[in-house]
Amino acid sequence: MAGAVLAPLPYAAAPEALLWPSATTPAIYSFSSSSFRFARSRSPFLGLRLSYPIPALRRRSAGRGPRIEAAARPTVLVAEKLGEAGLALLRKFANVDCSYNLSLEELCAKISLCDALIVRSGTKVTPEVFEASKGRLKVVGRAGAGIDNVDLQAATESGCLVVNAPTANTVAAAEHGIALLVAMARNVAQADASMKAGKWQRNKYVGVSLVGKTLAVMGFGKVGSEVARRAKGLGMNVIAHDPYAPADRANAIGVELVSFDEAIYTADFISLHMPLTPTTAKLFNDETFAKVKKGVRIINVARGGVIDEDALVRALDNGTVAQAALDVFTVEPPPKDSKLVMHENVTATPHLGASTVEAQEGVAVEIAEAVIGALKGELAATAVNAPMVPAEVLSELAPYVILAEKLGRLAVQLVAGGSGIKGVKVVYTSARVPDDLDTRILRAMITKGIIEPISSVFINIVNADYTAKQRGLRISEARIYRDSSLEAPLDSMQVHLTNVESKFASALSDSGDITVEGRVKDGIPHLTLVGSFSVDVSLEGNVILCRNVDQPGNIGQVGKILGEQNVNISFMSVGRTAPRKQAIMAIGVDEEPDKETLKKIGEIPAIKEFVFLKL
Ligand SMILES: NC(=O)C1=CN([C@@H]2O[C@H](COP(=O)(O)OP(=O)(O)OC[C@H]3O[C@@H](n4cnc5c(N)ncnc54)[C@H](O)[C@@H]3O)[C@@H](O)[C@H]2O)C=CC1
Ligand SMILES: O=C(O)C(=O)COP(=O)(O)O
Repeated sequence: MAGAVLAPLPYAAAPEALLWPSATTPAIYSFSSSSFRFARSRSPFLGLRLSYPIPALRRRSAGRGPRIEAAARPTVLVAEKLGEAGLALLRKFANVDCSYNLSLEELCAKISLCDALIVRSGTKVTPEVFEASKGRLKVVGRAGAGIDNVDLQAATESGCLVVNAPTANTVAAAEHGIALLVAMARNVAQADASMKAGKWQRNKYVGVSLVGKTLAVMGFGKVGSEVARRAKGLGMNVIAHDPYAPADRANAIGVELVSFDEAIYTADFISLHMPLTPTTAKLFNDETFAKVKKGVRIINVARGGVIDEDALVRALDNGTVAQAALDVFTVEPPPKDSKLVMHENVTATPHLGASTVEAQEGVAVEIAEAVIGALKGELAATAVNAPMVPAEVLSELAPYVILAEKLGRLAVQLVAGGSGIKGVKVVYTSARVPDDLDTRILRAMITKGIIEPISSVFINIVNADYTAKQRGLRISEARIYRDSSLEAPLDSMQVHLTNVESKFASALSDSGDITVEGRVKDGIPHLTLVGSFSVDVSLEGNVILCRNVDQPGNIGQVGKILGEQNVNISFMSVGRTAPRKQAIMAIGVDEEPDKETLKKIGEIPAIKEFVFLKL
């Protein structure tokens, strides 16, 4: 008999594992027999509310283990000033710690006690912060648009979702851009300072007119297009440069999209509205300033880092740039003796673009809702480092998401020790066209099911693809069209582990892959194929798979052994090749049989091999 008892996986895919855990420290379980290690530091937050759509699963889970949701009132650290309306929303749901002006050390010291962190532009969320969180931090909320102060790579690697509030401050930023444009052109700030110094300098502060002048909007996104619209109202000729902006959006407001060089050659005013990225960093430098129209005026309400500030000082000194109006700086706050800020042709504001009463309330509510939703397990519409999946798609996919994880878990438990998994092929059978079936979440869950039981990494929708790649796991997907009901998104889902050996030889299909297939029936995930054997067992609790000679009495013998140990059988299904030949028995059990019981099953003469699988 070639039986195998696999290490139990204590939290495997039980519905409550999708809720909040009470523990905050990772629990590592080691199993001597298989050296499987399964670490689970927290709920496998997916950005998905998975625990509720299937009432049957929820009912069953209630008595099976500690319910972890009750203990879970998450902690949200608000590290920068946030509007009251947002704080009120957060307090209804979480413990809210408002601690401002934290140093990196102080932030790192606090973060391991926090489930979410909310910042504005003043806090750098660096890899050290994610490391210090020890896996507890599940969501970083950026109460604003720019996310250059959050290390997205580090967030993704640690499975932490990053959400922002991209729309509530758009108009405020655009209005500030226009305020700076007009104030700069008419020397408002300088003239005001001069008057406050007791002077009356009418000749010194002669300005320039805006009407008929060309404004180049660099970055034609939300803020840039609002600036363009307003500048048109001032009678300016507006052009824009944005390699990714659709021409029809520009045409709609009478703006011509041009190349970078054309924009900077022809503009009298240049207004910056692109994000700070590796590509845009120091985009405006000595070389760029050498190409601009002499006497150009520059407004920056985007990010200081887009301009090489030393080069700008040189360009201001030699008159290439007549004036600059800056709301943002490479280092904020800039040094007190900053040549740029002190330059007489520079109008400066301390990053006030988003600072209106209205925008701050709007941003606070937008980010509070996004963070609460993410903590509840919903996919955030403003996720920055995870796929965005509409709520209706999520709710429809919910049982398939559970199925996907369980198939992954089953498949990996069928692998013989020592044979590393390299290739995973997932085959979806569906009546839907690819555009109507988003499989990213399913792929993430299969990855989770495969990787988590054999490693200490925590996988969710944020880091699934990244982690698979890191581990050299190639996951390919294929679709088979089946002309059936369009109502269900999927008929079946097959997971194939290619080029591996199995400790349960019957799990190998004709192609030599470990193959498991599942379907959703009445909202419940079922295992419907193992290797080449059709079975039908509901994927709840645990499963024993036996290959035996198809003869009378096998079911009774197994049932008797389990019954004697008070192990309840929830389902039983037999798949066979032909009467009285080989058959596979799939037995669903609520409890976990002890080793002795499993040994007795293996000793039944008709049973050729068996495996116990924990879901
Ligand atoms: N000063 C302040 O308080 C505020 C500053 N901001 C800054 O403004 C930026 C833009 O904000 P939104 O318009 O809301 O973002 P957005 O994402 O709607 O627009 C950014 C646009 O820049 C374009 N872009 C990217 N790379 C480019 C390049 N190399 N050259 C030209 N265009 C490029 C994109 O295609 C996109 O259309 C934010 O990233 C943020 O840094 C936003 C709000 C307030
Ligand atoms: O939303 C943005 O990108 C901003 O720059 C606003 O920054 P703040 O939230 O005011 O620190």
